[in-house]
Amino acid sequence: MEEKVLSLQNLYMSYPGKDVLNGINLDVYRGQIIGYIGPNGAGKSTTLKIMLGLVDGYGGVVEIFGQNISSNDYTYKQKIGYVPENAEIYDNLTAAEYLTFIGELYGLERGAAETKALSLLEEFDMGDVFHSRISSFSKGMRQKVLITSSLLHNPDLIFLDEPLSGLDANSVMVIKDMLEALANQGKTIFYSSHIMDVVERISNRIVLLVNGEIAADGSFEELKEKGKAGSLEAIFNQLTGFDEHQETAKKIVSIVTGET
Ligand SMILES: Nc1ncnc2c1ncn2[C@@H]1O[C@H](COP(=O)(O)OP(=O)(O)OP(=O)(O)O)[C@@H](O)[C@H]1O
Repeated sequence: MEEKVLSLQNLYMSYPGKDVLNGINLDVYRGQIIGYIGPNGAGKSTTLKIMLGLVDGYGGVVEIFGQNISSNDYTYKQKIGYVPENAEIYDNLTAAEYLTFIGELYGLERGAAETKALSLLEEFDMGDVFHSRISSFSKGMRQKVLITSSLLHNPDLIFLDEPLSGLDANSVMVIKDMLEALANQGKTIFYSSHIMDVVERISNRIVLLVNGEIAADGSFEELKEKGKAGSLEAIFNQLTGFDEHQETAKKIVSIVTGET
């Protein structure tokens, strides 16, 4: 029988003057790679932050590994990894200090955390800067540190919010293959991104959020069948009712150049 890892039941969230999530129902099973997509402001990051216990005041039920996350028992967090879209990272620390600290927070022994962090960074071609300050790192290097920090404790459920930002083409290939390999090992991946060709390639299930509601849920093939469009980008345009990109682009250029 399939093992349910995550369950959202009638999830609602509002900020003053704005309903962000309008009743999300979603069951996610072990080994799935969920591509969680939707227009800017649709509520993707909000869903992720609720599941991670970073945002309160929601309505409905969130269960992770069968545990209601509002129960004040935070043990489920030990089995979760998270790569946030915008991360606060301690710039003055070296990669070694930062990653060892994060590893210890997750309960790893100091030496083991440091060894594992170095091994992972070496795979990302960053072994030589292990003892350099994070403030000296490029955007892509910081992103590799973040990805490493989310994996140190061997989590069973991994949330990634636009994880490839700043990564070069070679690193993107490594991460894509790594996510596939992790899912084959039984890890569950919840992947939110705007890079449609990557979502199309790695996800075995795509969930499209529009205005705080699930507008489509299925494999890429199923969505293609439903949308009668070729690529995920075209399906996205179609299901979000957007067909004015050329017109909008022309308007922007005419405003920029001052020609009407
Ligand atoms: N702390 C907050 N206070 C008020 N409104 C918020 C807050 N956080 C998010 N929102 C609003 O909730 C809506 C959904 O935001 P969210 O960040 O979840 O969208 P998203 O789907 O992740 O968008 P993007 O693709 O641009 O990252 C937006 O209208 C945003 O302005």
